[in-house]
Amino acid sequence: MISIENLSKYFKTDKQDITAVDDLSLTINEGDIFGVIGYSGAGKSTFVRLLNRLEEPSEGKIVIDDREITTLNSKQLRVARQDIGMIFQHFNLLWSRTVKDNIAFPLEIAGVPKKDRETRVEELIGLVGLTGRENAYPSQLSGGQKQRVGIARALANQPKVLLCDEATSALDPETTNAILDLLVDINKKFGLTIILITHEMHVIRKICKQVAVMEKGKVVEQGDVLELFSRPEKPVTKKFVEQVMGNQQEEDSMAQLLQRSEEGNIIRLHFVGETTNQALISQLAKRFDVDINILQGKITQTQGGAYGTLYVQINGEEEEIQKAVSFVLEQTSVEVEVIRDDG
Ligand SMILES: Nc1ncnc2c1ncn2[C@@H]1O[C@H](COP(=O)(O)OP(=O)(O)OP(=O)(O)O)[C@@H](O)[C@H]1O
Repeated sequence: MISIENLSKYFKTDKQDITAVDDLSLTINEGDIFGVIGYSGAGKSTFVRLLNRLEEPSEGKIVIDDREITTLNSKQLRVARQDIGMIFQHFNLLWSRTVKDNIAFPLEIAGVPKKDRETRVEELIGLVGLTGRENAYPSQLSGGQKQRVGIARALANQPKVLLCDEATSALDPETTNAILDLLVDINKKFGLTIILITHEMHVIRKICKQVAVMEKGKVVEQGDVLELFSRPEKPVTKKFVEQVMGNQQEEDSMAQLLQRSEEGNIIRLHFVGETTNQALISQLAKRFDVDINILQGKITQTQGGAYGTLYVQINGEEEEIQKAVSFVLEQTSVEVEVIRDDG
């Protein structure tokens, strides 16, 4: 769907030359929610703005849906941009226009007749959950509602791609979650390809399947979100994973853990993309004659399923424990490691 080859952007200022995006190549599949994560100054905003040429590339090639964006003249670019919606951290709404007139704006520019515009605006208002607020002005809306207007406006011309530039960074955690849920919903409903840039790993965790980590204008690591959680290689990626999973070293060491619970079997359950969604611990306790005590752990949900580790103490007859462990191995994708076998 999107192919980016050797993309670079240089800025010249009085004091210095800056390479904001440095020879970046990426492929993004149709219907993906693709995350780009990096710290401030990594070049994320510049990168995403190059995709619709809000920023002119210095070098490189961008192809979106078989159309080479980088060679279009300004008239062709205006048409191509109707297929590329964008939402922003600070919403970029027109303050003198109501919700409905903000959403109608791109339709006016595209020359959609008034009657069709009204029908489409109504549809969009329902889609983003703003029914009843049609005639409000942006100043009368909460941050979450403003971003809903931004999303509706971005979707007005039925784009194939949606670019999200730190779209939830100005929102509180609860509103962030609601907006991310809306993006997932739209992605599923319309098969829209979403590229989302952020400095927050929990945003990536919650909605992306694929992620690229940016540092100093380059993609330093890239892949499936679950894989990156499991095997982060670069220090910057490890730090982002810690944002969600915490710092392993800060948790009790295995020696302390074993010391604290002096007897009993201890097993480690490692979840990588477990999607069966069963209440694993209570299932074990119900199906087998065992007692389970959770010692330590952290599990988080990703688009690819649950990720994380639980250390549990499991007590009972040896045979029952064996059956419980076999159940986990055979019926789920959770990995089991026996840390201490007391049998
Ligand atoms: N118009 C510009 N003129 C000069 N330098 C720029 C311009 N836009 C961006 N830069 C520089 O390019 C680099 C990358 O900036 P960019 O905004 O893309 O990073 P970012 O990862 O999005 O960070 P942030 O989240 O803080 O915006 C920075 O060093 C920035 O100062």
